[in-house]
Amino acid sequence: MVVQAQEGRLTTSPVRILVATAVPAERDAVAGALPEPGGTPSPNPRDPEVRLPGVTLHRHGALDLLAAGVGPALAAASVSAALTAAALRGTPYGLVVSAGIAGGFAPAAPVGSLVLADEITAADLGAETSDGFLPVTELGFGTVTHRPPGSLVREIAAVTGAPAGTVLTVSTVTGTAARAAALRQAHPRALAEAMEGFGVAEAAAAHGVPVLEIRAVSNPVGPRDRGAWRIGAALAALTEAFGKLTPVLESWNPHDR
Ligand SMILES: O=C(O)c1cccc(C(=O)CC[C@H]2O[C@@H](n3cnc4c(=O)[nH]cnc43)[C@H](O)[C@@H]2O)c1
Repeated sequence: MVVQAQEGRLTTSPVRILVATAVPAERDAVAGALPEPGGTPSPNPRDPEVRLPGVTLHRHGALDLLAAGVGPALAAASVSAALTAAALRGTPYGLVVSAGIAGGFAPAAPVGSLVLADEITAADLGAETSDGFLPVTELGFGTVTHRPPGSLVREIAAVTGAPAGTVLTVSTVTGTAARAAALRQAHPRALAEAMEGFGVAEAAAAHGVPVLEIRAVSNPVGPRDRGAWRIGAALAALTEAFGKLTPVLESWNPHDR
């Protein structure tokens, strides 16, 4: 909710929210918890879809859903296109949410559970050296972690029951016990790994928009075992989570960081 002064009066308008998933199945799982497509504000309030370069927005009330692609680079490019288009239309987003399925670190994040990021961290952005991995920040560049607004993380953790911790972004899905152990050692607060959160967060940060990441666990992080995937259960958990957290997102005041 945004409070504005208009003609001497205080008015409120809902914050516009962009939810970026990787693939259409995740986007549709989020949509399953929302009102029918459409809603305002929109250039054409009856138009439930808006085509942008490379991506299509699906509008559901205050939430616009975007299947932004797999991996941090495509997710960043797609979210950046949506943020720029909204800003140019004069209806900027007030919050970006990265949502989808993820690998969970046992025992904190079992398959079918939900996790919430209080830190969104790029786990493999840096340089390998004979003394180990150096994050890009130690090479003198950029950032490797974005932090969602604490008030929002606390409220969403309370309504969903999801634990809050670090959600890692990787460009390569972990497939061995050794890599899982190395990630765990480097990031003791890690609950899950996925492939888009950091890219979404970089795009949001470039526009000065806060970011959130919420993930439903489809598989354990560890030795590759496609038989252990439970994508249906994770998508169902995502729908259930958005049923609970959407009212919190819609009433969130961006000044409460
Ligand atoms: O082929 C494999 O062994 C394999 C294992 C896990 C995930 C994949 C994917 O291609 C899914 C990538 C997609 O889903 C998210 N995701 C889900 N689980 C994980 C994971 O364990 N590690 C990283 N990403 C995961 C991710 O955000 C992508 O959108 C293949």
